[in-house]
Amino acid sequence: MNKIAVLTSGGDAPGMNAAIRAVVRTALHNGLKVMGVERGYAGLLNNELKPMNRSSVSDIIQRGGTILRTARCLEFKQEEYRKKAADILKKNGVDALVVIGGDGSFMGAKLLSKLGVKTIGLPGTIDNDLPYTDYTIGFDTALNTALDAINKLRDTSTSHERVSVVEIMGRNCGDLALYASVAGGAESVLLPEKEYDKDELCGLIKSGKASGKMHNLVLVAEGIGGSEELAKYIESRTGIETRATILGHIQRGGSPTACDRVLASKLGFRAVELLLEGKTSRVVGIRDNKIIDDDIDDALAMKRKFDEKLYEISKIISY
Ligand SMILES: Nc1ncnc2c1ncn2[C@@H]1O[C@H](COP(=O)(O)OP(=O)(O)O)[C@@H](O)[C@H]1O
Ligand SMILES: O=P(O)(O)OC[C@H]1O[C@](O)(COP(=O)(O)O)[C@@H](O)[C@@H]1O
Ligand SMILES: [Mg+2]
Repeated sequence: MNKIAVLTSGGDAPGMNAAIRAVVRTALHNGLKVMGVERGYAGLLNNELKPMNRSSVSDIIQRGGTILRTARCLEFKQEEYRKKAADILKKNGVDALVVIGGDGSFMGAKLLSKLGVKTIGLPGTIDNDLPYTDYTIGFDTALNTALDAINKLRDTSTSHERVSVVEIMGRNCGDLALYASVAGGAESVLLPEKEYDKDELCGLIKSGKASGKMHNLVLVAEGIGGSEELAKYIESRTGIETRATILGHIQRGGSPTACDRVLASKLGFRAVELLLEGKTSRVVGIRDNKIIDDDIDDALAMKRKFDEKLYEISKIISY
């Protein structure tokens, strides 16, 4: 192992920069050369590689987004393009590729590893939708951003005695919405993992109002969607003014929290350690507060376990 490359791919996540920094500095510390690939797999296919040194990653640990930039690259789903990418890495003398991204990026990394490219994956996504790790880099920051918005919406919801429907990102995973509902004291949360009944929800809102509730926060995971329609439905059924807010991409930005920075630093360090130990086609993560690594095939084949207990807690303590 002489030279490695690192890229960020898919939706950006706060803490990706901290992860890049950890990978670059750990590699340099161990005498490896490092190349940064710009714009994820799209940039790789375009030969957008540049050498990185210690100062390339200075002053970035506190920054959201990714200094390497990121992209969604549909061509990468086709083998001919992945072969081209493998070729480009070879021509640049790169011995291994560190991919920082979500489930889609990991699928790309897995298929690239089948072509003989040594790969290590670092979970970077706000969605927390990778089953092999308890948390992904970016989740905690996005959660705190959503929480900040929820606190503000609660103020106006209380002042106007309205219902506030808040849509939270997460693609098909309800974790961001579920955690935000517990942390934000929301009255209800609708998740793709759970069936729900709109009329039961309206009944709860009405009984909440009757018992003196001044506000009502209904969180809706992106995987359920339809917040505007739901707000209209609630208003028509309960007679209580209702507004919908889709938090959107605001949840992807901002300075990473301490949790995300520390996680990213530990995972970036471990990724390089694994390569130095001669291990590849692996993904790193955190389980039961310990840094772990799994075979990339096994990790992607795992089924997500929904946190039933947290859901139960959210339901019981919200009214
Ligand atoms: N099935 C796949 N095969 C190969 N590459 C994939 C696959 N799915 C996703 N990718 C690559 O990973 C990129 C990021 O995936 P995406 O799902 O958009 O984000 P994330 O990695 O954050 O989940 C895609 O744009 C594509 O380049
Ligand atoms: O940025 P885009 O392309 O609008 O995509 C939005 C999607 O990206 C995310 O913010 C992050 O998802 P990924 O990490 O899978 O890229 C999802 O929560 C959301 O569904
Ligand atoms: Mg994803």
